[in-house]
Amino acid sequence: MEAALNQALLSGFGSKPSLSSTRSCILLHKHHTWVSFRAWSPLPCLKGSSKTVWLRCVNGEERAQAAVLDLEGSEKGKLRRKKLVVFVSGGGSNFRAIHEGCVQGSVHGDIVALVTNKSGCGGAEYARGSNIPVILFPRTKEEPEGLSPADLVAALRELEVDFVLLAGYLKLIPIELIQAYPRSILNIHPSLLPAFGGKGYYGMNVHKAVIASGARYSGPTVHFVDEHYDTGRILAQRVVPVSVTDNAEELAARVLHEEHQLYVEVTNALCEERIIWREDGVPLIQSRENPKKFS
Ligand SMILES: Nc1nc2c(c(=O)[nH]1)N[C@@H](CN(C=O)c1ccc(C(=O)N[C@@H](CCC(=O)O)C(=O)O)cc1)CN2
Ligand SMILES: NCC(=O)N[C@@H]1O[C@H](COP(=O)([O-])[O-])[C@@H](O)[C@H]1O
Repeated sequence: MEAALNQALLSGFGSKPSLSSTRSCILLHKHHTWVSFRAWSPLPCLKGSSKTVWLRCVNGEERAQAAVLDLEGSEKGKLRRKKLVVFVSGGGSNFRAIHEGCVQGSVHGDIVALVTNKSGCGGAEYARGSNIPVILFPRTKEEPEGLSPADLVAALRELEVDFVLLAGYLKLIPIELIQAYPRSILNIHPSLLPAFGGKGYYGMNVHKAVIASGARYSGPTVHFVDEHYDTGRILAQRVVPVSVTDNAEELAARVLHEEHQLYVEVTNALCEERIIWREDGVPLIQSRENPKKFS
């Protein structure tokens, strides 16, 4: 394999890049000739171009997929638009912000369904008005039409959902869904996790707790979802000041404004396949403008 890679490299890039580690993979495609390798690492800029060539494993197998990540240009056009499902329990302003992003082009994806435990909530009303299918989950006394976890997973598979976004959903996501969508479920929480998270910390309860604590800063957190409330890997945060005169409603409004922007940006990064996982398991977002930059 090494010889083939060297040959592909030399023919493709004019000089053999230095490998960052024995685990680093190698190469890339010149004339769509793919080679297999294990991990990925940044490769030096292409000869005479400002682009950086990145390689990464696909689905953890010994297959390599590489692309010249100038998402401004041809690469984004080649990336498949991702299929999204959003879970809400209330007004759905984050859901609306993401939907608007999909329609206006700031999110490289499409919302294929809304999931809610409250069929009459504002998010469900907006979905119906936008011709987005509404799925009830879970099955409860109040919502006897709701799906079981297994039926929900089957419905999302049928819709070919790529990513699941929680946005003000107030029920625990079951292990069946967590296992069906590894590293593919995000949640937005209205505090700087790990502070002010967990069971009981939702909506205004969060902002009241922040103010009562005397914290001088707060802000939204977007994190991957695991089987517990708010303990999944943190992906992105924004900071807002907490005024000593703030009430919970004033703080909530300030945080919510940042949520809308943050969730749209993070969702687009997900759709553009710019989330990468550090060796210690921390997820990072690769910059659109400069693929060498991560946050
Ligand atoms: N498996 C997971 N499920 C969910 C997560 C998660 O991280 N892992 N995040 C929540 C959203 N959330 C915070 O971001 C959250 C929502 C609700 C609660 C909570 O205490 N709920 C109450 C019920 C409230 C109600 O029904 O009105 C409870 O469970 O007693 C905490 C955190 C979404 N799901
Ligand atoms: N712990 C979960 C939680 O509190 N989520 C919060 O519920 C609100 C939903 O607003 P929206 O329905 O207008 O998007 C948002 O502030 C979100 O962070």
